[in-house]
Amino acid sequence: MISGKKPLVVTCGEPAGIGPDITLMAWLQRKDLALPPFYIRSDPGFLSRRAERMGLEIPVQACNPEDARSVFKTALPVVLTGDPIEDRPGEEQASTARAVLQSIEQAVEDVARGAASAVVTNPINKAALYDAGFDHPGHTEYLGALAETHWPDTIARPVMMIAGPELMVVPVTIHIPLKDVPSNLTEKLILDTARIAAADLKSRFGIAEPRLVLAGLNPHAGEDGKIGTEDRDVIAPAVAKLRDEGIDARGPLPADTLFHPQARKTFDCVLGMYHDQVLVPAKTIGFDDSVNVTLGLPFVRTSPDHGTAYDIAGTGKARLDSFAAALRMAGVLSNPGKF
Ligand SMILES: NC(=O)C1=CN([C@@H]2O[C@H](COP(=O)(O)OP(=O)(O)OC[C@H]3O[C@@H](n4cnc5c(N)ncnc54)[C@H](O)[C@@H]3O)[C@@H](O)[C@H]2O)C=CC1
Ligand SMILES: NCC(=O)COP(=O)(O)O
Repeated sequence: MISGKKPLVVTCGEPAGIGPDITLMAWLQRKDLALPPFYIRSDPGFLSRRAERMGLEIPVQACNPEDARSVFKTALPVVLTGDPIEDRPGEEQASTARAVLQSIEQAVEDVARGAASAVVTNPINKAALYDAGFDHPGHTEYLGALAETHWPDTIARPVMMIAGPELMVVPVTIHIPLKDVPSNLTEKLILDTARIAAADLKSRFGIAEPRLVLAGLNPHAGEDGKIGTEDRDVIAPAVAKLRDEGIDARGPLPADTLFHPQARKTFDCVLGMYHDQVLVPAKTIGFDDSVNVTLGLPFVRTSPDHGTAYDIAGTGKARLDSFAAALRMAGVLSNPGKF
């Protein structure tokens, strides 16, 4: 059990998804799984109804962040945030978008004012939030903007990492259409991303000399410019600069042979040029125990690696492993040396 003083703050996430389910299950299994104390910013009535639907006997208690740590021993602490939420698993409701966003905003504020140690986000339905006017591609980018509001001296450069026991990956471009990847893939973006990955792997994950591999964009990393020029003209010069700075970076290497077990022993983290290039192998190898962690922020944010899973929301079928791993990782990263 983490013995740091402040609890983690968990966001409400999409109410029609499995976020409420895994939060309730995590509280129920907190002792067996040695989970750090947490509270959720959501609607207590909604969480009670979801627990009842799932046949779980869970006391839910409305409280302030300041009381959450002691409440956690006997009840799921819920800090009332946003409008009341109806319990309709699997059914998208436009009316909940405001509460979902307020929960994220206020969770970051809790950390900024010292009431919570780190943010653990539940999955959101990105399309539903876009329809409601949300103009950030996902949490990762939004948290960067919130960080700059609450830590005005910081230039946040949020970097997504999916971290599992067998594979850690970083997508250089994140939530953009595939057709826009080549034009967004600049040397500066690669350098910024790799520098943040190297620095955070060192400072937060305790890897003294992180070994980075950069995947090629094109088949066979472009075959010397004959199958696409980005590998030769953009990625290779970026790798050379990183090496000049003393960062242990290799590439561009053909992506198709990067993820087999022998290859995985030769690096600590792969930087992929687009979302699915690295999230497909990461989720294939470690769907249940990988964590989505945002690097480059002035605070710790983790999340399970999965989405809203509408198809199983409210049924009790959701596996808890990735969320539990996200809670544990947030506890460790935000309380170094506090075990
Ligand atoms: N961090 C976040 O907020 C994320 C949000 N999403 C959002 O989630 C929504 C759905 O995305 P999908 O691509 O369908 O991915 P998904 O992860 O929600 O579901 C994919 C499949 O995996 C299953 N699954 C997911 N988590 C599970 C768990 N814990 N236990 C058992 N089975 C599980 C689902 O039932 C489904 O069959 C989208 O709106 C997307 O924007 C997706 C990924 C991350
Ligand atoms: N597929 C991972 C993902 O989309 C998570 O995005 P974010 O909401 O954490 O930025």
